[in-house]
Amino acid sequence: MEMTIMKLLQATSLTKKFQNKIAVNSINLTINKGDFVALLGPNGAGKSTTINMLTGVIQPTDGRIDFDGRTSNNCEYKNKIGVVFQNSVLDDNLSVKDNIMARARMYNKPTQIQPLINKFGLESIWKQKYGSLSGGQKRRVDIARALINSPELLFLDEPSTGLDIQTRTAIWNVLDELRHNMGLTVILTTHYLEETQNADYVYIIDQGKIIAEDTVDQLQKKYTKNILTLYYQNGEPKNITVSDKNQAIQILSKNSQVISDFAYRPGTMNDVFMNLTGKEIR
Ligand SMILES: Nc1ncnc2c1ncn2[C@@H]1O[C@H](COP(=O)(O)OP(=O)(O)OP(=O)(O)O)[C@@H](O)[C@H]1O
Repeated sequence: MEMTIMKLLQATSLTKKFQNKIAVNSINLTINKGDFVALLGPNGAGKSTTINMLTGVIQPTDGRIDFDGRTSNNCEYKNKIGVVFQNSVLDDNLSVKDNIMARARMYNKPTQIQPLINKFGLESIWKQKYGSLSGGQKRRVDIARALINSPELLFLDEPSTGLDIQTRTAIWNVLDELRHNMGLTVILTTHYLEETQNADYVYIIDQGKIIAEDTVDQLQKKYTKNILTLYYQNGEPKNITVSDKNQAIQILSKNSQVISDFAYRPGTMNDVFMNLTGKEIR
């Protein structure tokens, strides 16, 4: 079924200068409804500054933000977004329950809390002080809190930093469910390349500029090579660049009589980043 693409948020020539430093340099972003968009870049690239502008925490030096006809300092805009900041904004001395309930009281029509408790497994830590939670537990509470106003667009600023793979997977499962069931749009900043692998669209940012943008498939096509290595029964192994795995299979079947083994290494987002910037992301 062909889905109509609906533009949800557009940032044009977005720029932020701090004194003499240009943290974000005239970037353009288009976020379509229901998409999972990743903003990928190394430390200091300008990811948080971008998110802070898009969420109305700081004002851009230049450029425009348009979300369904509204701009970022409009209060209706703020009602439509949820934000999980890099550093939590919850009160360490309050229980999970009191933190969540205090947030719910800020909205006229908060979402039902119980489904969030269930989804994020908050039952067993509900009465515990937020400050005493583990990193992964805190993140689950942070995300639940950001969803209380039933946002259309959820911003996550490096939500997985320091979390173990189980917690990351659990969080991603919940977010995927929300995307599919409620059409939630998600913008994520990350320096974990593997987190971009499931994104619908990726912006790669370095030194305040978007240096590449596309779907994961296209980025890998444009900026990486798939390498097929043939190990011969007699002679040196040979590396061949192939366009895709089908071409690899063709070559393998043609050579099946003479090879003893093979290896296929498809291009990765790490190669994309390496090829664009000449450096590893971490
Ligand atoms: N308030 C500020 N005053 C001066 N410079 C700032 C300010 N905030 C950010 N910067 C600078 O702007 C640049 C971009 O920072 P930003 O926090 O947006 O990067 P980031 O991509 O989020 O990095 P990280 O992955 O480390 O969080 C950095 O060089 C940073 O030092």
